[in-house]
Amino acid sequence: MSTSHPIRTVISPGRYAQGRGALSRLGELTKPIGSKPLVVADDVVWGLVGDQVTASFADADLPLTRDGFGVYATAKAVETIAARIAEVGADVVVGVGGGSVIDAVKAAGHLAGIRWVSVPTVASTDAPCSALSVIYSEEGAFEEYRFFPHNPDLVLVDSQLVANAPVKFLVAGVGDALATWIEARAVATTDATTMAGGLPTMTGTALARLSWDALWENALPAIAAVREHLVTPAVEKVIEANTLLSGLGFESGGLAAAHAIHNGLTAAPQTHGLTHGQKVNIGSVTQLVLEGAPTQEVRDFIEFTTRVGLPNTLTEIGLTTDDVDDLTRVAEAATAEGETIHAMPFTVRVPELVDALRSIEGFARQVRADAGLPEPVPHRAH
Ligand SMILES: NC(=O)c1ccc[n+]([C@@H]2O[C@H](COP(=O)([O-])OP(=O)(O)OC[C@H]3O[C@@H](n4cnc5c(N)ncnc54)[C@H](O)[C@@H]3O)[C@@H](O)[C@H]2O)c1
Ligand SMILES: [Zn+2]
Repeated sequence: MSTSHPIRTVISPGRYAQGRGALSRLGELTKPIGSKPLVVADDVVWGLVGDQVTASFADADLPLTRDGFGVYATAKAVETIAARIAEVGADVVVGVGGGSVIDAVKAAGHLAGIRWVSVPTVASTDAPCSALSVIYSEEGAFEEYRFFPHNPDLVLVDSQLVANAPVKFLVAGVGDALATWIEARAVATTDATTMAGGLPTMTGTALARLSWDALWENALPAIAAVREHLVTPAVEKVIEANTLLSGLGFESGGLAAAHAIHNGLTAAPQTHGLTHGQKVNIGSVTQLVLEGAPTQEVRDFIEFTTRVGLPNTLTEIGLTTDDVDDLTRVAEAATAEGETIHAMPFTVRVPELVDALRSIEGFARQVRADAGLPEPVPHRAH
């Protein structure tokens, strides 16, 4: 074990590029990174972007090989991509789609010893910018974080593509990004180790805060615009907050209870079919409860996330206050050794976490009723 003093550190992608039509620049911006790309995208995504990516690579004189992708970033999916990298002799791997394909591609690039590029086609998570992947079982339960020595060399987001996608993806990304500040501020108080492998910096913490402020100001108009597939300045800001600010903010600012609770929730089959950001939002509300945050702050968070369209009750993630056994399993997974919940300024134990989770149902219903907001609609896992 090292006896040296801990360091404060910030890590980031080599380049972040965002804008309407940015996909047409993919070939040009990938060329300095590698000359033999392997592109990984599922058939839905390839149906949306295949022509543009093909044209952009042709313009840059880059050869194109595209492989498909399944549903989850599993160990097997990672191995399959790594094997294909070796087979085609690729020197850069490009993940195009949501957080799952991007995570699988990052892990495969690392395994194969080549560089990697993220092309998110939705602003649904802060996966594209980070130097880590979240690995799942074939059933979609959280297995492990894998950390890499560097971030993607390029993250490229086409804002029009993001605005064309169903709005639920942007909503999920807002949920993932709101958690970033709630977690980073907890980590800043404990000075715990972040996902970047050091203590938090002013920079990481401030970016997490900036993400929160940008969302509080722009999320509602951006969601309204994306419903109509429009790109407005608010949409651009929310895409940047969800993808870049939240990415840098969570990685170099640190994760705490909200994401550990998300990981715990993946152990409950009732939550399958929900997006990452939806489950994270339950984690955020629960973290606020565990912290004993000011009541007005919890109220504001419940009201805002209801307006955004995020779940803040158990009902909306397919659970009830009676599911004590399931919630105990969730709490056990969330408090497992190595989980980021241990970055909180106090010890979180299973019984307290189960009660905090059960408590959000009644309080969120009350807040929503007081504010004239709709009652929660039950989620049914498929
Ligand atoms: N590594 C990290 O730092 C990090 C951070 C946050 C989340 N994550 C991970 O990200 C994953 C969740 O990612 P996700 O929520 O993006 O879901 P996803 O990647 O699992 O699924 C996205 C789905 O949307 C479809 N899709 C993509 N672009 C589309 C478009 N433009 N229009 C229509 N459909 C489109 C895809 O075909 C796919 O079915 C989880 O595994 C989570 O752990 C990782
Ligand atoms: Zn997340």
